[in-house]
Amino acid sequence: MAKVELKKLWKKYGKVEAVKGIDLSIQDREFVAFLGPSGCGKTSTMRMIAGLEKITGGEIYIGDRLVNELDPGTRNIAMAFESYALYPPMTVFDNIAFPLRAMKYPENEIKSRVQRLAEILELTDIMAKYPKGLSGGHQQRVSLARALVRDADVYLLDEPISHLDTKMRNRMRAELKRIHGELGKTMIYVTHDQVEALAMADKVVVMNFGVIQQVGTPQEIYFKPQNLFVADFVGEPPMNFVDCSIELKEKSFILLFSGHSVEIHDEQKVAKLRELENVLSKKWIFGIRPTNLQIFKDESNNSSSLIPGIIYAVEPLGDSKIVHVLYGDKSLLIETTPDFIGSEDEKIFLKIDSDYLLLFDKETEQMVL
Ligand SMILES: Nc1ncnc2c1ncn2[C@@H]1O[C@H](COP(=O)(O)OP(=O)(O)OP(=O)(O)O)[C@@H](O)[C@H]1O
Repeated sequence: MAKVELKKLWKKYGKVEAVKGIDLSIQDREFVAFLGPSGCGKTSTMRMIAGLEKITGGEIYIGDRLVNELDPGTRNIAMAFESYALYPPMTVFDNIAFPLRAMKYPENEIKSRVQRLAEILELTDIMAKYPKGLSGGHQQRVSLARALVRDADVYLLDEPISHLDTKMRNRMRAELKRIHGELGKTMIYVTHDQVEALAMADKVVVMNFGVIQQVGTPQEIYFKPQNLFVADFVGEPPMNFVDCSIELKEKSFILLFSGHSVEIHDEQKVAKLRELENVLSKKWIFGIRPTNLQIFKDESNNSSSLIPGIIYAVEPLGDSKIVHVLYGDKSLLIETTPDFIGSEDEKIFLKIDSDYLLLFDKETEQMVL
């Protein structure tokens, strides 16, 4: 059993508060990704779990053991960090074999384990080479193999594939997911790449400024972001945000912005809005993903809810197009199918699919619908 539990965990470097009292429960065998922008405290948290960084306050449990004062070597963890820290005088084989030799594994088992990982991580051709002449991508995969080769209660992987090219990174995402399934062990993975986090993890922990913003499944993080930060950070192209106010219209509500309006039809959303205080006087922001906006060339069929706009730019991305549309002094991103045809400065009309609209309290930045 290797649950990992963080209780009121703090890290200060002098006056810099890198991690501000976070609480988190990671279940045995879970694949958890820490996701957030540079400097949000992901690596500090990871290094405290590893025992490489002293804790300023709080508690870390691995399994049932309080590990605050334990050395890294006695925590039964395996680590791979962004900086490879390979042993220069050893070949790739010996680097990967190192933790097994230190634990006195029999040589035939060392050989089979190292070879198996070398095959998965595509390192078989370089097993006799030394780290010095290897590319960053190769070195990183050797470092990853060295972490995965041994048995540990918890695997800590900090940006372990960040130096690989896109194609190899995509492949390694799938391999890591499979390796996690086979090992059946707890894995904690640090990344600033949302695609990596969403694609691999059972549970994503979004951090910013040393604080956990949301913990959830990839689906929850994407479709139900709890606040503006998460909504903005997750999703590519990013979500559109629009300042608005709310008015009552007979039995439903309408969102008003820059002289336009969108009606909330969904009964559950309407019911929830009715329960909130000061709905009509508060300031709101609605969020809508670029895929949930549609472009029309004329307004004849949809007159009531269309927003007139002007195409600013069109970016063909192969399987989709990103269209930048101006309305008044604001702009919106729309993701269309690749067959969309539009030109700069062309007048168009936008339709917002209100079923996919998220509503945030502008003051608290929390999602309310
Ligand atoms: N050894 C250190 N001394 C002083 N400040 C530090 C140290 N390590 C980290 N910090 C600061 O702590 C904060 C959190 O850093 P941390 O490396 O944990 O964030 P991160 O989310 O992992 O960022 P990155 O993805 O860039 O590594 C940052 O403001 C960073 O500058």
